[in-house]
Amino acid sequence: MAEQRGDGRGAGDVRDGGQDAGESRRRGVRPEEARAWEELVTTARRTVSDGLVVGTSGNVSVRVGDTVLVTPSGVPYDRLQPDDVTGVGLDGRQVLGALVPTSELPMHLAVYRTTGARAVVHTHAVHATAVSTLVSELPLIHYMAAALGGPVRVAPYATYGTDELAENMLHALADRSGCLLQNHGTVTHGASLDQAYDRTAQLEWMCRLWLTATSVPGLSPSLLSGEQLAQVQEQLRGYGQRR
Ligand SMILES: C[C@H](O)[C@@H](O)[C@@H](O)C(=O)COP(=O)(O)O
Repeated sequence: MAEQRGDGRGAGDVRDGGQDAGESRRRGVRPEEARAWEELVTTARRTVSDGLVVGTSGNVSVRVGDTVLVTPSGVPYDRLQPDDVTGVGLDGRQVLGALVPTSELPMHLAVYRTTGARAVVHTHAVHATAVSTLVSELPLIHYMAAALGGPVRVAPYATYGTDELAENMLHALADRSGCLLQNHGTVTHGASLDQAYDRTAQLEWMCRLWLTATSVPGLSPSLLSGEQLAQVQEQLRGYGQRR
């Protein structure tokens, strides 16, 4: 029996047997979802081309209304086409597409259910993942931690794709827009795919900086205070171009 979206429209080829596959996949995809899917695929490909993930590691999502578009599980990003739109509701039920959604759906949905985020990026960035095995919080090596809401915490390890991992991540994320996952990788969120992606890149850069600074034998880096960070947090509100 074909499942219907809340608006009564069919939502993809899972519901439309016997049709041309591309045509039926497109059915039920709204124009804003099609545009968001394009941006999502571009962002996912950037994570690979910028060296933040290898192969099919990592995943990306973007929220359009009450639908969350997500990368499908185990599909190389360079193979993703417009017809591959994969979407779930906030309850995790698939409403668009036929491909199996990312195995990290619990993490993505946990962020959308508890924050106003519009996009989530998960990577296995190498410096960030290395740091996740060494500390429970990234020391304040640089003031750009302010851009993530404060010192970046490390969520205790749990098996990938589990509710336990999602719960650990939520605790680590409290008041932050990014965290590390112990022996696993990074999660960041933002008001847009670009913002979530930029936060991942900043986080990976800060982890690389800390590893570099702590690798000099006999010396240890100076660290910033909470007060210094708070000052930057305030100043960053006016950073960039006025709109
Ligand atoms: C086994 C996966 O790599 C897992 O580690 C997950 O965290 C991941 O990054 C990619 O999983 P999906 O392809 O299911 O998104």
